[in-house]
Amino acid sequence: MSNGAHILDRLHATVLSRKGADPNSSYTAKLYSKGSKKIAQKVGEEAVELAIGAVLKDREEIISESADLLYHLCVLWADAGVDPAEIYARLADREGLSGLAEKAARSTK
Ligand SMILES: N=c1c2ncn([C@@H]3O[C@H](COP(=O)(O)OP(=O)(O)OP(=O)(O)O)[C@@H](O)[C@H]3O)c2ncn1[C@@H]1O[C@H](COP(=O)(O)O)[C@@H](O)[C@H]1O
Repeated sequence: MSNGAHILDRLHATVLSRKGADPNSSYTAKLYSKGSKKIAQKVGEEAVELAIGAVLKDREEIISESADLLYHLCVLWADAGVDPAEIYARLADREGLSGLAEKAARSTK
């Protein structure tokens, strides 16, 4: 059920809460127990599966693999001690940059 927070923030909070949990009762805890390299490998695998879905123009696969990738990204961020807010802030900075680029392009016309 939605609590008003963005789905990625809720997912990040859930995967953070799995730190130290029993690997037999939580897939996320099992991933943490396998270590950072395994988590990075899963992100890579899911990205490749998404890319294949895109090449095949398989819409359902794109949606499903995107969800898998975002979940594994949340686990990678949690494992690395990165908060999604830091990613949002970087994207927001780039919005500003792209605005500047547009203005610069307009001023040279
Ligand atoms: N969103 C997800 C999610 N997306 C994908 N997956 C799991 O990711 C795995 C990906 O499948 P793969 O076939 O690639 O992996 P695998 O072969 O099982 O694993 P490996 O042997 O490669 O490690 C599946 O087991 C999926 O169940 C997820 N597992 C958990 N979540 C979320 O995380 C929350 C906490 O989950 P638990 O940690 O299991 O309590 C859940 O409530 C969900 O909201």
